Amino acid sequence: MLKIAALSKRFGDKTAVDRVDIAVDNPQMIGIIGRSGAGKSTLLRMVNRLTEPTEGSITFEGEEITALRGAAKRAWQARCAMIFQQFNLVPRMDVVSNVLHGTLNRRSTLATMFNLYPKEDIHRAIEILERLGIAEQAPKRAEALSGGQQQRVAIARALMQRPRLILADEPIASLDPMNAQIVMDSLRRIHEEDDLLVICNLHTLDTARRYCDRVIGMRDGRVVFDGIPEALTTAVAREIYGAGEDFSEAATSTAIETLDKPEIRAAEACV
Ligand SMILES: Nc1ncnc2c1ncn2[C@@H]1O[C@H](COP(=O)(O)OP(=O)(O)OP(=O)(O)O)[C@@H](O)[C@H]1O
Repeated sequence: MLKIAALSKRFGDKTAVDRVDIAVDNPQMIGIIGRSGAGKSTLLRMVNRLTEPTEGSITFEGEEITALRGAAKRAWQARCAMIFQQFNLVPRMDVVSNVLHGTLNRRSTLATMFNLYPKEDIHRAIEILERLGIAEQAPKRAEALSGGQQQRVAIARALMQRPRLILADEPIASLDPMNAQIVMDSLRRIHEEDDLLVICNLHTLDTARRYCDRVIGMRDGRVVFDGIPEALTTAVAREIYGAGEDFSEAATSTAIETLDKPEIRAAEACV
C-alpha cells in the first residue's frame, strides 16, 4: 500500500535522509527508532508532504504522492494524519472545536470563519472523544488538560479526518510513563479496530518492541534495520544507536514496562 523508494532529503551539505526504501503491504503498526538526528522526523514529514524530498518517490496505493500539488496535496495531507510531540492544539479553544478542526480541509472559508459545524460532525467528534475516553473533557479549553489528554485530543482530531494512515512523530516524548502508555494503547487500539496503517517515530526501544509489528531502525539518515521486534537483539540495537559495548537498553527506556509490574500498580492504586 505504501512504497518509499530511494527517498533522500538534503539540507545544504547535510543529508538528513539517505536513499531510504520501505515497502508496506498491509496496515501494520510500524515503529521507527534511532538516536536524535537520525532522520526520523524528516522521513515522516516527507510522507506527509510537509517537507519536500530532494530525490526519490513515495507512492500510496499506486498514486505518486511527491507529484501532488494544490488541492490534491491538501487532500493527501488530510488522508495522512499527523500527530506531533507537542500536540499542536489551539490552547484556548475548547476540546471539541479542536477535534472539529480535523474537518477544516473539507469546509468552506465562511463556515470556518464563523465556526459553523454540521450537527453530524459534532456528533462524530463526541463519539471519537468517547472512544478515546475523554468525552467529559469536551467543553474544556485544551490548555486545561493534562499532556496525555491533550495528545488523545490530537489523536481524535486526526481520526476526524478519516485518515488512511496515521503518522506520529514522537507522540509520547513529552509525557510521563503512565500517560505514554495510555497514548500508545490508544494508537494500538485504533490500528487494530480501524485496520489503519500507523507509523510512529519513537525514541525508545522498549516502546517499539511492545507496541509495533515491525521496527525500522535509522542511523545517519539510512535504514539499518527493518524487521520484527523479536529480531531486535542488543547487537542490532547497538548498531542503530551507534553505541559501544557499554550500551544499555535502559538508557533508551521510557519505563512504560515498569508500569506493568505489580508493585508499581499497587503504589498507583494508593495515590
Ligand atoms: N529544516 C532543517 N534545516 C536544516 N537541517 C535540518 C532541518 N531539519 C532537520 N535537519 C537536520 O537533519 C538531520 C535529521 O533530523 P531529524 O529531525 O529528521 O532527525 P530525528 O531522527 O527526527 O531526530 P529528533 O529525534 O531529534 O527529532 C539532523 O541533523 C537535523 O539537524
